[in-house]
Amino acid sequence: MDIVTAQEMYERDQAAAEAGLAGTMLMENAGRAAAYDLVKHIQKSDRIIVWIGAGSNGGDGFVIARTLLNLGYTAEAVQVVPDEKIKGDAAVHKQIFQASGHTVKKWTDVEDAEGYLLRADVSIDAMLGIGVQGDLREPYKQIVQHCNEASLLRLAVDLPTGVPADEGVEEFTAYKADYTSVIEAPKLSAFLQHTQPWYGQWSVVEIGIPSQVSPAVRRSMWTVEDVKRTLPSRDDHSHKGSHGKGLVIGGSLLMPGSAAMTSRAALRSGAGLIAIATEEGAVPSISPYVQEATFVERETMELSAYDGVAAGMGIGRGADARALVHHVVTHTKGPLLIDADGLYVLKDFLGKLEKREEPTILTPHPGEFAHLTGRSIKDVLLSPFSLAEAFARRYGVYLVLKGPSTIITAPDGEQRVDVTGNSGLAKGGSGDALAGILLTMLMQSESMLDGLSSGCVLHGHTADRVVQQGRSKVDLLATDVIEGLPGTFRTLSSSIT
Ligand SMILES: NC(=O)C1=CN([C@@H]2O[C@H](COP(=O)(O)OP(=O)(O)OC[C@H]3O[C@@H](n4cnc5c(N)ncnc54)[C@H](OP(=O)(O)O)[C@@H]3O)[C@@H](O)[C@H]2O)[C@@H](O)CC1
Ligand SMILES: [K+]
Repeated sequence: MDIVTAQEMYERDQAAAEAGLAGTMLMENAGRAAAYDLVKHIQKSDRIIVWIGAGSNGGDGFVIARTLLNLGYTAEAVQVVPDEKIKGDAAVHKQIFQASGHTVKKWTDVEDAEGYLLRADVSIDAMLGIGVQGDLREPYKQIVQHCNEASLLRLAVDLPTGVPADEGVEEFTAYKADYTSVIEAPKLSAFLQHTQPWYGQWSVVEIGIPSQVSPAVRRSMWTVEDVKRTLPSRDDHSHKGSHGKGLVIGGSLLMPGSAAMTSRAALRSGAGLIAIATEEGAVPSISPYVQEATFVERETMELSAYDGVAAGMGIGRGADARALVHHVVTHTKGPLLIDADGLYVLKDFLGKLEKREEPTILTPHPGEFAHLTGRSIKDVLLSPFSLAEAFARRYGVYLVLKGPSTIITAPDGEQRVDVTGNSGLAKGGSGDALAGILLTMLMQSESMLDGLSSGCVLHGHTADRVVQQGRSKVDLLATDVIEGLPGTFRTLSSSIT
């Protein structure tokens, strides 16, 4: 499913119009689709207010109010702006609403806002959508404040009024939705840490824009269904060499667990062979946890003898770690993933990545990405899509920017978003497990972007499954996720089990 900016959404509407789907038709489709989606959250006995704003989002509101009334719900349409503000397609649907025998109420007629809202059970926000610019003006602002304070169910259409569709906007006042019915495609703000909570839960309603006419967007969600569709199959006649021979360069005396978890996660994800290059003193702590792995010495490791290399987890941030990662970056010929401490020390010679011919994969969390880019964490969280794209293009890398919405960017700028996983993953060790899964995926997948995206979903989806099956978000450990992988593979593909 594509993820769009406001501009890309307008281009999509425009393309539909050129294909003959008039704006009023799309509005009818949008309003009806949203109404049928929203009623899943509404009881027949509920009293509903539909707030209608000045633009096309308001136009959707007239269709929604008419549809709800047709279905026998108790709904009032409240226009929050003067009549002359209702124009174009929205005016057509206001006319149809009135011709259907319904009355449009005005917000200015409401004398006692608090008393009025007390009588309602459900509020549907069809005030503003992707057209919002700058902070909310009146009367939107006070209506939003009243709604946010009232104890009612807050539903929204396309996006909650006041929430910007795009990234980069820090300050705004907005309607705090419990649920949002998103029109046609999710907007960037549905995935940003500071805007996503305003949506509440959300899902997308399709409004009939033919995909053939939609301008291509190189940004989409990657889900469990996509993983099922693209997961490499396991041939019955395969041998251990067929599934990838990987090298994990990580761990140290004080941090042996990281290399152990990465290696075990790689093996649990289907890697054929895993070798570990770690500090000699760490071997006794690591080997009992991954008996299947072999060990090699860092001084003599053959970097080009592997189908994939993952480096950096638990190596520390000193001069030795820096020299190690420099050596790895300049001598590894195959695909190379760098994580954790490796990213920290990489900062000084990022330019070396541009010279690599085989794929390089960097897997930072926002703090590590801020360090790599010299930006603040706040900047990274405000504009992760554009910063990730610029970085991936500049250094020619695949960038896995981790978070509640993980953004996977290819060197050509194509982006995927994985929203699986839960707060139980916000813990030491999660990144190590993910790095191991990704190491296997990068060795086995025909498309690097598909493989990395699937690796992220495998990790997050497994965390979700393990929590559903008895662990909680409080006690979930990275090792639980690794040991949950077999269950995930079992549910994903019959060709595997
Ligand atoms: N064919 C289509 O396009 C389809 C579109 N669809 C729907 O339309 C929505 C997009 O419609 P849109 O472009 O009319 O924008 P929308 O969000 O309704 O707001 C526009 C109004 O906002 C006002 N305004 C702006 N900023 C403000 C502020 N800070 N504070 C106060 N007011 C502010 C601005 O007023 P002005 O500044 O002009 O006075 C203008 O009147 C989209 O989200 C989807 O729901 C679907 O029906 C499918 C077909
Ligand atoms: K809205």
